[in-house]
Amino acid sequence: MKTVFSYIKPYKFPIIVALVLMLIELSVELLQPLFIAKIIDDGILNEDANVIWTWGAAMMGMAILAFLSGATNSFFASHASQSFAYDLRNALFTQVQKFSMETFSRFPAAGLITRLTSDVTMVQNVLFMSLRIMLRAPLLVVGSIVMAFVVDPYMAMFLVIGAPFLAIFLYFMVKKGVSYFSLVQVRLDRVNRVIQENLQAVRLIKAYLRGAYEASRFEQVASVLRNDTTKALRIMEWILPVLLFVMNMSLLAVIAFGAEEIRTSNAEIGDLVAIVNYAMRMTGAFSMFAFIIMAYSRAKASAERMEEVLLVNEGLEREVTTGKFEPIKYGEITFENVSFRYGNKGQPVLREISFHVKSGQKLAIMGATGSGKTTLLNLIPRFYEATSGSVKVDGQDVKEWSLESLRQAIGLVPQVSLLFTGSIHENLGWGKEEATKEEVQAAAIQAQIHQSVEGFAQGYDTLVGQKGVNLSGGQKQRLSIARALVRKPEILLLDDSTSALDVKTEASLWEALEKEKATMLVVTQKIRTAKGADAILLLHHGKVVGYGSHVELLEQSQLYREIVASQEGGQENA
Ligand SMILES: Nc1ncnc2c1ncn2[C@@H]1O[C@H](COP(=O)(O)OP(=O)(O)OP(=O)(O)O)[C@@H](O)[C@H]1O
Repeated sequence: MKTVFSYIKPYKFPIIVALVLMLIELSVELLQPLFIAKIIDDGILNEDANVIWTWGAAMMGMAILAFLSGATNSFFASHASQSFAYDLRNALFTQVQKFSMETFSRFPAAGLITRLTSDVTMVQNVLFMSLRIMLRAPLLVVGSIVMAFVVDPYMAMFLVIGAPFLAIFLYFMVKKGVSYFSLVQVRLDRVNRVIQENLQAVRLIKAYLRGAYEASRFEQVASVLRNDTTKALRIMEWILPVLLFVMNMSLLAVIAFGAEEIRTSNAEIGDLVAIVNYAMRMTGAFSMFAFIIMAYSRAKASAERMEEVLLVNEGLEREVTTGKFEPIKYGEITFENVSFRYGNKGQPVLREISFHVKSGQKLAIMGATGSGKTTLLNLIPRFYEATSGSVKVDGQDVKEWSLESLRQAIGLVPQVSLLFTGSIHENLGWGKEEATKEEVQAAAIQAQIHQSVEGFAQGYDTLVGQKGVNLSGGQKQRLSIARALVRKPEILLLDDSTSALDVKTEASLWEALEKEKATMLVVTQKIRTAKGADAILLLHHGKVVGYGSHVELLEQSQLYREIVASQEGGQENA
């Protein structure tokens, strides 16, 4: 809770103002029974109209004061709680940006979404309620007890007799509530995950006629959420009846013993009325308690989940160097005996890989699916670090370049094209701040997508995605390549990024990319593409099993010959 609540600090002022206003409202509430007692004892019983009018007017004045305090309190409470939630959400988001790829695999996307939305809202609501009503309840209870003792200590004693029992009972309820509500949030994560997966795979679900199956999968997780939430609420439902029972018993004791006190003239009727009034206010406050404890337990569970994210320390991307920006000039890439495995356990995915790509050269990487091609590319921008050996750019280990220098020099085109909500221009300029119209268009021409974009009614202003044009796989791939080219990178990493292009378009693309000065690492399954590279690296189960030009590999590698034969019917061997 500590880390989450440290975000409250900047809002000390509005919080203090809100609390002071709430105290004014509360004091008025606590003074009212005293005034009523005064009116009854000195006004009604003594038949003194003056007392009735004077104290009545005072009560009216206080009520107006309470009203104004309440309204202003609301203003400060919402300002503080909304700003706190805004900061907290931003802090969480910023922290998530720093996550290493390994940490991302520990926090599934749906869980992070729930933390950034529902969990933040939960804590925000509790802060608002604390400033508005939550603290009122405990203060009203304590205040009522104090005031009751001021009026008549003997009668007041009966009000507090059940207090120790209630304190123990509430302590256990909060403890139970937190663990139950933590589980509810985990269930909510699962519901979000199913929704997310479902929406991403709409086309697939329709094609496989899996709508009904998906609906039942959703129903399953939704019913677990319902059941666990009901369980948690059921526990909480015990609070109110127990509180009311104890309070009603105390009230009965006050009336029984109070009546005796009045009969023996040890107390006045007004005193009994005032204490009964305090007891009623306490009962009202206790009713609020049930609700408060539930909200508090939920917020505590949410705060703990957010803290899991905020306190991630080891799994963040770290600058191993001083982090000073130095531009990478040549884009030369060297792998020296590089081995890599995901996590601490398991088999190495890459084994003792060594190769060198000179500045401006093109290396094609081939190999069966799962042979480690994407993993190899991932080591260059330091998404993961080599388990042993060294990955070098311009002769310097990637760990010694600042992350900014390294990534500034790289244009990455991932296997699956991802575009953001926005126009085509925005998407292409996304990788380079303030990219000009000319730069964007030049990259689009090079990536062979300019003509298609010009063909859209809105050209480069066309919106991508749900609100705009839905693009074909090949168009998305080319936009993705253009986005990387806009950056004018020293190193271009293309991860099977032309798989959806037709032969002619792909040929034009490679021709256009010939003029690129960048060093290129091209993962491909196509011999046709590999042939155009300066060298081909053949991977098999994470090992280099062939390296050289097309002609050299035809001589050296049986595996390569088999791939060629499978694609070109053995023509190339001739
Ligand atoms: N994040 C990850 N955590 C654990 N293992 C992974 C991870 N990503 C990939 N792997 C494993 O590493 C191996 C190599 O995967 P990689 O994606 O590099 O292969 P690839 O050659 O690019 O395959 P493809 O051609 O199908 O894309 C596979 O066995 C895969 O299961």
